Amino acid sequence: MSSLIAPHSFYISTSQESQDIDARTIQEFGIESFTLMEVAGYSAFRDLIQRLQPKSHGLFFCGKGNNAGDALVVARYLLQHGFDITAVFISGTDDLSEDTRKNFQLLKRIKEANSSIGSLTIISSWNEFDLHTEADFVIDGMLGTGLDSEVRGDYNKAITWSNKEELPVYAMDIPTGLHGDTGKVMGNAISADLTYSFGTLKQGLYLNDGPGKAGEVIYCELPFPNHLKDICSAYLLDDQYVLAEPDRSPRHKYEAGVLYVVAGSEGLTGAAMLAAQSAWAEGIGAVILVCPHGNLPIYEKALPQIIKKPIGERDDYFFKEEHTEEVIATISEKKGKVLIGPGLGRNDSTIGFVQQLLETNEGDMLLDADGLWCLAQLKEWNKPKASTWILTPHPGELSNLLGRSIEDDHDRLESVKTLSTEKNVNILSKGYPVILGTPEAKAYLTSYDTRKFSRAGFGDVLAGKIGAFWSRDNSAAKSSALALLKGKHILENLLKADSSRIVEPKDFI
Ligand SMILES: NC(=O)C1=CN([C@@H]2O[C@H](COP(=O)(O)OP(=O)(O)OC[C@H]3O[C@@H](n4cnc5c(N)ncnc54)[C@H](O)[C@@H]3O)[C@@H](O)[C@H]2O)[C@H](O)CC1
Ligand SMILES: [K+]
Repeated sequence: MSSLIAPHSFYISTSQESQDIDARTIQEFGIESFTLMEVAGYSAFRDLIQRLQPKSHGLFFCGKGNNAGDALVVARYLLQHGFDITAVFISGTDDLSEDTRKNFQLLKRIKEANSSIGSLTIISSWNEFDLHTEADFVIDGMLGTGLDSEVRGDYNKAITWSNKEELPVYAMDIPTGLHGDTGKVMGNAISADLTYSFGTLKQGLYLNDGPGKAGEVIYCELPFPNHLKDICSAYLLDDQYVLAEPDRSPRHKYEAGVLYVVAGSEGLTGAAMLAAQSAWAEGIGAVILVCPHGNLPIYEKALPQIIKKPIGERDDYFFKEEHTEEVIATISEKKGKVLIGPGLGRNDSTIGFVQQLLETNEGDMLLDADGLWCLAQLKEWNKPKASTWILTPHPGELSNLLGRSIEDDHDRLESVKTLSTEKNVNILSKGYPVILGTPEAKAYLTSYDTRKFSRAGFGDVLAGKIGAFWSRDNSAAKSSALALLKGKHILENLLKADSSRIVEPKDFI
């Protein structure tokens, strides 16, 4: 199994990781911190100038750390483009960090030397700020990765004021009050319309409250040497690199990929059908539905294109332990991948069947839905050495696999990394974001709104698509990523045509 190779612009870091990269760039490569701040502020300015009304009035909310310095660089460029600048120093101007102090001096000197540019107003504490000040936008340079506790005092007041106003808010690096690692609001957090993330994407922008607070996220490159970023182990999932590798071109029907779908007990046949149809729609050579014999008539009628392999007797409506050998013989007939789980049910004998299959089958397996439930009933489990597994749990199923509850999305990210490494499996953890963990302890996070997919049936469709891409010899990680991005594209197109549309699993087949 090989992980996906993300370009450095998709690297996600914790606050500690970004501070380490920053420090090593300065110490080992002699790029000064003042230069890093200049590049950060300048790249935010380059984007902002395209969005803002020319010569409008900006409120720059500044703390005392380097986050404020970034905002002051932006202020300097906008000032020279005729914008009116009001810089509000929430906790005064006395103990600014060194680079921020330099940028504060520079801003004032530039204004002094040029009378024809925009106006510059300095407010030295929150108390001196007139709450009725009219402005066109807010630049949030209060707190960045240096946030170390719940927001205090006047920061809290400034955040509350900004959140009540209707002004667009542009955040430097991370919205003030959002925890850089967990994405949790630390008491109070500013609601940004857009966040410029400097050097690396900050993990908190994608977890818990992050997506709701950050708005659109724009990555701004800093002159960090690439290899220093390799301490990161999380990445944003994106078409740009996932789609870059071409698919293997198929020659023979069975070379175009074979997927066995072991699924569907009586009353749950819809799940098996969605998974099988979804896989078939991806144009693979064959989808072979392995089903209890009693359910065959249902599938014969509904799934003419799909090959059916009935198991057991005519009056078997669910899988039983005595079916294990027959199923293993069936799924070994042709080289292919196996999807097990959709609509299997939780009959005791079905659990025994799944557990035996998981312990003895040496082939590659994708475990979904009830397949995961059966796995989680085992006290101890490990995949056979030679096989590759993909597990696709929703939060409840992940919690069953871990044997404990999951606190939040940060806990989910850490748990997925640990479990996929310890068990040497790939885990696609459903939720917002979806987190894809690989055995190499890497995690890939989705950046789009996955909440529309949380209705019944979407999991079956997703599993079918992962299985289809996997059956065509893509890696487990790439297959999972391709299936996710396929869903994203279909959703975008449906919403483009009708933004209020309620989407259904069948729309994605
Ligand atoms: N990638 C990089 O490394 C670069 C980062 N830049 C920017 O710098 C900030 C990080 O700056 P830092 O000085 O470390 O921290 P902050 O500006 O976030 O603020 C620290 C400051 O705030 C006080 N503080 C902490 N928590 C609280 C709280 N809960 N309430 C009130 N005050 C608090 C703390 O005591 C410190 O005094 C990064 O995000 C980027 O924006 C560079 O400009 C470019 C390179
Ligand atoms: K900020």
